[in-house]
Amino acid sequence: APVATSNGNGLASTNAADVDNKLCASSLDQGCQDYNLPVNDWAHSSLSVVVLGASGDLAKKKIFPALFALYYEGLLPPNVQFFGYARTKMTDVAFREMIAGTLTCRVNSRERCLEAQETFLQRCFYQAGSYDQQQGFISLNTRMSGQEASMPRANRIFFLSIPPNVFLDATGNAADCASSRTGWTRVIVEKPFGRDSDSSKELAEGLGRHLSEEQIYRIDHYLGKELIENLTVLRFSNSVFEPLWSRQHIRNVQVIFSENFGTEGRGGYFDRYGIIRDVIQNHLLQILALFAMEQPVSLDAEDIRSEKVKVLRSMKVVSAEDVVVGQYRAKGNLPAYLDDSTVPVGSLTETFAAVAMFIDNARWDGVPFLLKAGKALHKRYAEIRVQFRHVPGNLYRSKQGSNLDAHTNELVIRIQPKEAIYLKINNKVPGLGLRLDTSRLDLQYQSAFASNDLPDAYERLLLDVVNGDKRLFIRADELEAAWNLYTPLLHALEKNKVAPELYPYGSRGPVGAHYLAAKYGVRWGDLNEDDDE
Ligand SMILES: NC(=O)C1=CN([C@@H]2O[C@H](COP(=O)(O)OP(=O)(O)OC[C@H]3O[C@@H](n4cnc5c(N)ncnc54)[C@H](OP(=O)(O)O)[C@@H]3O)[C@@H](O)[C@H]2O)C=CC1
Ligand SMILES: O=C1O[C@H](COP(=O)(O)O)[C@@H](O)[C@H](O)[C@H]1O
Repeated sequence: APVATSNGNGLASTNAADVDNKLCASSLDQGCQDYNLPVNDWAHSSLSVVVLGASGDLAKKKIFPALFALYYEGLLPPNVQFFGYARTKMTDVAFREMIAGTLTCRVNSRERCLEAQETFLQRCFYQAGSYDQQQGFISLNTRMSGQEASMPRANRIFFLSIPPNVFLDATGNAADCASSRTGWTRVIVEKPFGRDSDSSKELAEGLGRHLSEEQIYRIDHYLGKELIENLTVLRFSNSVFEPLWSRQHIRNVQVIFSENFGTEGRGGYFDRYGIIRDVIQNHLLQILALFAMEQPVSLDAEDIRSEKVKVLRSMKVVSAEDVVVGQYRAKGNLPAYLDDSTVPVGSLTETFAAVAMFIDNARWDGVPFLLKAGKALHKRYAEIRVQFRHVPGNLYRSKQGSNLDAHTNELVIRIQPKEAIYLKINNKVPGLGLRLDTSRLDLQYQSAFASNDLPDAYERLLLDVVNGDKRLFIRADELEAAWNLYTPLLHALEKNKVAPELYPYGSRGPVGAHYLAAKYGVRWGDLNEDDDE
């Protein structure tokens, strides 16, 4: 059983380290070369995790709970400490109280949870300061150095959980004043990585002035979800799937994201981006790349990411004719997007979009990949649906009725909630007559793995950063390829002031999405009510 003290050498000495905290280091990596220690030698290294924007929503909702879960499972090095940094003034005690309310333990391993929470909180510290001035970062550096003093090497992770307008200032100051001089420094960057190709390039250049590509971890938390990590396992470790994974057998692929709540509270951020930038250009496109890429040479991060870049670069730039945008309107007492006080009056920002994409390569030529994402819809779920071709010369056509689509094989990978993989097949209804019906070969995670409490995506991704594993992070050229696919469309939508089709809060989205699918002879698979469970 995981024990609270498994990390437990106690805190490093708080005696002030002999660090010149007035001078800012000019190079992030300089310390590493001075020490002849293996990179992750935790017997001789400490780890400090700094969350910039620690007073914010993401820090409270995801980052600190994930750090605690890793700590509780004994997956972090013995000499670990956590620092919050933001402009809000707070003492360590107030900070600990703030995050204490966010920590939870896994349903099936509550053992010594409260004790673990207590020791975790004792390792949490807070430094107030601005993002665009060095002073706060100098103080942060002093405090970190104090905690790290007993170890010859100090490794540091900075998580930029701040709005994009302060990314560069914060990175520059963290790099100059608070990067490690004795170990590695890694920086986790949250999306949005720009608004289009140009702004993304600008951001990349800005980050590049302070960090090497090796130090940058661009997070897409969908890549940390269990079923997405499993996607390549499913494809490349099962001989039954790979031969079917092409235009010869697959009629279309659908990647669907649906949320049953609106932008409540995040309208200010959301309005500048819209659902295409918020979800489709990153989360859904990443899923598509993993789904469609060729088998990588190895499981090495660079091999996987090179295959993703290759398939992204084989995709056709999204055309305005292949997109439907929508915006939710009020329904009963459920508010419209435009009722959000943080949204500008008359905003045309899309809260729903459906897109048809195509991959120009031998494997996927002509296969429509339909991506759909929306807020304020009827349910929350995310899934991949693979619809296979109709059976040629079907012997049983007369037993199945005229709706061929209803009887084609469909592989559903349900990312959330209730993670599952199932294949819809035609089967004889048991009994004397000959009647066919659709049944499922069904892998429900909850029952198959007794796992009603899977690790959160941020746990997996944070652990990967600690271990220097970049498989699940976005490489610069991947990002560039992704923006190249969507930038012309995004500019066209803005330039032409395209009015989104309104759909009622709580509905299945605008009708236009059905016409888009129908244009390619496709019916959205999530319309079947019986697929809900
Ligand atoms: N929340 C979420 O679910 C997700 C968030 N993200 C991204 O993660 C990052 C953090 O998200 P989130 O926590 O929601 O963001 P918040 O808006 O809550 O901002 C985080 C912190 O940044 C500081 N801050 C806010 N606005 C400004 C400003 N204009 N100038 C300087 N500092 C500011 C505030 O701290 P203080 O005033 O104390 O300095 C705030 O607590 C963002 O880049 C966001 O886009 C990505 C995916 C999901
Ligand atoms: O990145 C984002 O993701 C969330 C949805 O994440 P999930 O893990 O809860 O599915 C979305 O609500 C948010 O708008 C977007 O920025």
